[in-house]
Amino acid sequence: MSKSIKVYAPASMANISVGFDILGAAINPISGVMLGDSITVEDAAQFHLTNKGQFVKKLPKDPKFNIVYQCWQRFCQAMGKELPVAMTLEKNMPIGSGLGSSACSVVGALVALNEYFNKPFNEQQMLSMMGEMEGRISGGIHYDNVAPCYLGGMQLIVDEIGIISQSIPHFENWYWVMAYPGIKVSTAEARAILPAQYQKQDCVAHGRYVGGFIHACYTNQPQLAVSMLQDNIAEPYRKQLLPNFDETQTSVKRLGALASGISGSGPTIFVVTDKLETAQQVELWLKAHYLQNDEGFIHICKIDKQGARVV
Ligand SMILES: Nc1ncnc2c1ncn2[C@@H]1O[C@H](COP(=O)(O)OP(=O)(O)OP(=O)(O)O)[C@@H](O)[C@H]1O
Ligand SMILES: N[C@@H](CCO)C(=O)O
Repeated sequence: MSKSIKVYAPASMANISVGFDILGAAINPISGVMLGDSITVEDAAQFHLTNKGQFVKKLPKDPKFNIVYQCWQRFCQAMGKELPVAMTLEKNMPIGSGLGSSACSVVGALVALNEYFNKPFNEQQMLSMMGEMEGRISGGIHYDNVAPCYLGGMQLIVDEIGIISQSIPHFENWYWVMAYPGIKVSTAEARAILPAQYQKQDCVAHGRYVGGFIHACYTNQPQLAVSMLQDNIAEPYRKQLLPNFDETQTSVKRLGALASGISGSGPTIFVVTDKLETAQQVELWLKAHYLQNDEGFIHICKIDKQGARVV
């Protein structure tokens, strides 16, 4: 009997303002829209990759530069033999969006291959391969998209004693309004514009924000958590890449938002609220003022607890 495995890998927001490269969460639109890529692996006499989906035209022209092809190669290398399978990528995530588009393809491809071959690799081995593949195209290894996309929930990257990432609690009643304006920001370029070194007082403040946020999550103090959602590492340098970022932050705050910031390396922004009504008002404002073209979109999301899954 022929075998076929399809995996859905969800969008994610990296950094969440306070945790540059070390914090990220998978997201799930409350509308039921599946915001992510899907990958199918099936029997074949020789390797073949088919691409489809809304953003298929934005993929590299040369199929060998498609990260899904490179994941297959890496998986074969880890298995020690060439594996003849047919893969199909449904590219539903815009590239260079700040929503972990490349992570969706990396995680979807590796999970689908691992499932198809009856799980030869464990969670840490898989995460390690995912980080390596993400690093190839984004200008440096960072796990804050691949870990939440793979494992779900809010993930803290610890990367010590053989543990890459662990889940931390989040505020279940928070809504995350995600607005992608429809323009592209390259992660590699957005990383290159950051300073190589930071002032001592900035390092101290950063430690306070990230430590305070994690503490507030564990002790269920939403007000403290909101006050800690500050980014003094990337936002001051990257906000020039986003349309009217300062004005947008001020306006959503006036509408009752608790906090807002850049999702990943942008240009998507996230806005946090604990009321659906506020989320809907923010959505309307962003639709009118933040979206730049027809490719832009907004979703009111919750944190996705499941991560990548067979569908
Ligand atoms: N299947 C794929 N999906 C997405 N990007 C791919 C894929 N294959 C190759 N690429 C290339 O990888 C690069 C991804 O760029 P980048 O990291 O800026 O996007 P991103 O993953 O959407 O960013 P972010 O993580 O901020 O959401 C692009 O150069 C793109 O052409
Ligand atoms: N932490 C990474 C995420 C990229 O999506 C960055 O901000 O560069």
